[in-house]
Amino acid sequence: MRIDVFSIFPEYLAPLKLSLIGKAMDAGILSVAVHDLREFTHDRHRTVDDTPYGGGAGMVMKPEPWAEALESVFAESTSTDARPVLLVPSPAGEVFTQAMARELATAQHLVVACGRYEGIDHRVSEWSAEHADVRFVSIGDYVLNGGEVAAMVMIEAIARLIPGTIGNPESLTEESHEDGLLEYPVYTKPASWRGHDVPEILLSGNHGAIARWRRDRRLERTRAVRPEMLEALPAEALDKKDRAF
Ligand SMILES: N#Cc1ccccc1Cn1ccc2ccc(-c3cc(N)[nH]n3)cc21
Repeated sequence: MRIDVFSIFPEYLAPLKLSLIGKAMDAGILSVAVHDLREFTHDRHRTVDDTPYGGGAGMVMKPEPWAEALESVFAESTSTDARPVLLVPSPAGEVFTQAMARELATAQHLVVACGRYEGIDHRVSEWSAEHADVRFVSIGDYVLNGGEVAAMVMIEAIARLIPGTIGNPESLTEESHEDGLLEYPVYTKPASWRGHDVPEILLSGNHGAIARWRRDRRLERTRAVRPEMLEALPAEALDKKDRAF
């Protein structure tokens, strides 16, 4: 997978080079390029914003720098490849979910447009739709100052699902949101710590009983913290014992 990120603060995306994403890049599983939008301006002040038509507070990002920036990478998605996916972080987008991360992890080329100010001139997304599949994406019901943090969140959630990125693919199967339930509590050594003991069952070696205990904890936690997730599960996903929670 290739990911191109555009921002007026490219250094915001520097942490992507760390940890798993960095390893995936080194292994050639993933390429992430971060581009400075101001490289696509031509005036002395490298202007990327202007006042909004219709009035109102703040500034809006000009369309031309974005179009020149995006077409510099759209063109590299050769005609034989699938169209790139353009992700536009926005408070007005569809909410990013694990299911969306799974879907996007199958894309060949992701382009992320990190806006600032009051957003990007809407015509950029209209123009982009001729060249890419455009998705406005929100990472939650709160307002950020720009798209960079949202881009980091989405790239990490997507990249870790690319085969070969995460060390142990099994650890992906029982994660929160992966199968509709929150994950179970985890413990490690020492078995007794500051008066708090690891649940006995986890020391028993009885793998069947441990699996049941973990399932029960997932149901209990989901019921307590995110009951709507349980309601959304298909009937066949819960067996008789599960319904006790
Ligand atoms: N647009 C806009 C906008 C509109 C109103 C107020 C502030 C902003 C700032 N902003 C500029 C770019 C941009 C990108 C993503 C978010 C964003 C995503 C989530 N989930 N929250 N906020 C905000 C962004």
